[in-house]
Amino acid sequence: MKICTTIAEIRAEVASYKSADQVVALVPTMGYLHEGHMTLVRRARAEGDKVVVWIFVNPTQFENPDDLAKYPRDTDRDLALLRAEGVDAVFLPDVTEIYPEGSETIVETTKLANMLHGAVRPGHFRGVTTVVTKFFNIIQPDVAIFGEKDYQQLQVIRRMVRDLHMPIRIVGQPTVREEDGLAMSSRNVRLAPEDRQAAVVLSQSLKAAETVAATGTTVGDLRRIIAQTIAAEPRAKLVGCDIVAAETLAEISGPLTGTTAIMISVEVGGVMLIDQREVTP
Ligand SMILES: Nc1ncnc2c1ncn2[C@@H]1O[C@H](COP(=O)(O)OP(=O)(O)OP(=O)(O)O)[C@@H](O)[C@H]1O
Ligand SMILES: CC(C)(CO)[C@@H](O)C(=O)[O-]
Ligand code: BAL
Repeated sequence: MKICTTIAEIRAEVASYKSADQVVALVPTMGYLHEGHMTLVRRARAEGDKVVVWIFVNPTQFENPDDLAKYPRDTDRDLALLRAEGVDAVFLPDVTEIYPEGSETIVETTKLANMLHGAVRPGHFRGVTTVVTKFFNIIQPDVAIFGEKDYQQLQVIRRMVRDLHMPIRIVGQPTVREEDGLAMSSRNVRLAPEDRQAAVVLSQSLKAAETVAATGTTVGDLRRIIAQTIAAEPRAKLVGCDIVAAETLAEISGPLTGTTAIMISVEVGGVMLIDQREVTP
């Protein structure tokens, strides 16, 4: 497995794949890898001939400096996991390699980035699209894999690629969960044991909403079910609950008519967790 820390190194590595006509599949991550990331890597293996993973804790998408400082990191362990998975190349640059002094250019999906979860985390999606554009330009993959757990992020990236005519295919991969239903996330490690138990309420609330949606319901009812389920867990605080049309994220109201995305952000013990589910009436 080739480990690259400079733009020149990863460019040379990918150029060698492309000169052999190999399809390059990219998995973007912020490290501290778990089984969710590994399913993205396996999907990349199925979609391409060569698999490249990037590990970069991108400072510009953290609107909260404390969250950035506490973001978990373990590069040695990450590299061992990726080696075991047969990854071809890993790109782990320093912040100054990606944002040299004087960097000022940003990329933003002006509407999608600032609604829903983006309104709760101002500047977050702008940071994501800016760094993803940089890495797409550096690596020039044929296909890139993103998790559905970060549902709005996936739609933001699809919109950016479409609007900027980037010749890259975007693939979404389903959420991998712990046995009790909690979506795997690098941030879960920051949960104290009681908070870890309480965190099951996120997937429980989505499951309850899904069950009711299947028999036909309204957006208002779904919102109430989510709020009631989360409120029953005193350690959890519902920060955001967005119920929108799948993929377009368009606002909806009244009775459910088509596939609907429910995205929730819940604070448990000072850690912000997110989860998502598509439901159909
Ligand atoms: N449980 C999961 N199942 C599938 N994909 C996932 C899962 N968790 C994260 N991903 C995807 O992995 C990619 C990298 O995400 P990231 O490194 O931010 O991990 P994370 O666990 O989501 O961390 P955090 O949410 O704490 O920032 C993203 O495309 C994300 O959607
Ligand atoms: C796409 C990403 C790697 C950009 O920093 C990040 O937002 C993530 O891990 O989902
Ligand atoms: N996976 C989302 C990255 C973030 O929360 O910043």
